[in-house]
Amino acid sequence: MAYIEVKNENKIYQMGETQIFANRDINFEIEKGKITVILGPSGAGKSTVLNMLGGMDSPSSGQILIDGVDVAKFNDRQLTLYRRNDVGFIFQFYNLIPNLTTLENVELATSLVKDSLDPKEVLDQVGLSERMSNFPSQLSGGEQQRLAIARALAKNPKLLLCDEPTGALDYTTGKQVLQLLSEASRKFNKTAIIITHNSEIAKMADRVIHINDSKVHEVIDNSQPIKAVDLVW
Ligand SMILES: Nc1ncnc2c1ncn2[C@@H]1O[C@H](COP(=O)(O)OP(=O)(O)OP(=O)(O)O)[C@@H](O)[C@H]1O
Repeated sequence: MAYIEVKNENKIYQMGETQIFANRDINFEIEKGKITVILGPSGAGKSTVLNMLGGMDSPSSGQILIDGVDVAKFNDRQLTLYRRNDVGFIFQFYNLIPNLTTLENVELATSLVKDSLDPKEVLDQVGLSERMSNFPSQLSGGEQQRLAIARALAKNPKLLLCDEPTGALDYTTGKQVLQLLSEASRKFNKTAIIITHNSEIAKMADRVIHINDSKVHEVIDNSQPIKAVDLVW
């Protein structure tokens, strides 16, 4: 059994008389510790899939098996605990707490979970050991995303879910952040899922899930993923 198995997942939004199929019979598997890119154009249904995997929403039907447990069946309390303990989120616009320092941003996240990693050690790993007492506004965009990655990693989650993590960064910084993400995923053996509309980013993944028009169109495995720093777009 794969670490993640999404089976016959549908998400339908009811807008008055109209039904919007955000996800239509989605099926895929992801192995533990691998990097997966979910690729597709705007409106394809990528964020909806990520929301299901992250316990931010539940499907209309189907299964979301994470480590053998169907999170689609979770009630609100179980979803809260799942999001808190098992999922590290990395967003396009970082979502840091502005009036907490770098270290405090990570400590706040780790204080909520049981088996967290040492915040200072993780900040050191992402190259922010000299910036622990700075506030987010005193960091560059790339550093803020490094902090967001550290905050997610320090929770020691089962999954790292990344929604367009380079969307707000310039070309070089974006590639550096992707490189850090892939190194962190390999080093900490974390299952990382990155959603993007940039097909070049797909080349760094072990598996690429193409989503288009609310459906999975193809799943492709890269036997030799490219290093993120060597991507060109
Ligand atoms: N809460 C909602 N209510 C109604 N429709 C929704 C809702 N969330 C998403 N949708 C619709 O579902 C479809 C898929 O949206 P989704 O955000 O998953 O796409 P996406 O691939 O992530 O797009 P983008 O790259 O632009 O973020 C879209 O047609 C969107 O308008």
